[in-house]
Amino acid sequence: MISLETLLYLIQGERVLLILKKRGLGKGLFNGVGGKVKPGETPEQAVVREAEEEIGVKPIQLSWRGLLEFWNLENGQVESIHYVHVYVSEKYVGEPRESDEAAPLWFEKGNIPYDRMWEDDRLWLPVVLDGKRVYGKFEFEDWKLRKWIVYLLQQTG
Ligand SMILES: Nc1ncnc2c1[nH]c(=O)n2[C@H]1C[C@H](O)[C@@H](COP(=O)(O)OP(=O)(O)OP(=O)(O)O)O1
Repeated sequence: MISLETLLYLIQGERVLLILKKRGLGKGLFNGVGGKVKPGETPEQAVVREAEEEIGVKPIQLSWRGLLEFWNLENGQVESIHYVHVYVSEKYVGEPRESDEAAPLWFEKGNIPYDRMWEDDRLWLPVVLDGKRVYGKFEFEDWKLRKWIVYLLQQTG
């Protein structure tokens, strides 16, 4: 399975909004808002829809912060590949609220709960929260991170 997905981090000053995922892939972990891009959607449209579904807010200004590849292997075979566009937003409409998918919680940028997140997050999220753009490729074998590369992308404007 190859899927196109999104991740969004809402920012308020020195705080970032994470969700505690209540179901599906990554259940029990903190993450950004996001999910799969549906047929006919752009990644931007998908991430706005996911924010409305998961926490009831509508981002009104998105800043693209990078592309991540997650390769999941089981017993040496590639089971799934996820291409994930990453965004941050400092402007949105609505107040974050809990849904059946996610419980939102604000964290100080210097106090992100990396021990309760995907193993790769500590390798690239600090860069994104520092205002930069990244490309990363992460290979998981039986859900453990085995190999990775992370590049800083050049700022073009
Ligand atoms: N390592 C890894 N593999 C796969 N996916 C991820 C990671 N790290 C991550 O942060 N993610 C992200 C990418 C996506 O935002 C989500 C997965 O989305 P998912 O819950 O499968 O998508 P939805 O569209 O919300 O799910 P369903 O509606 O199909 O239940 O994890």
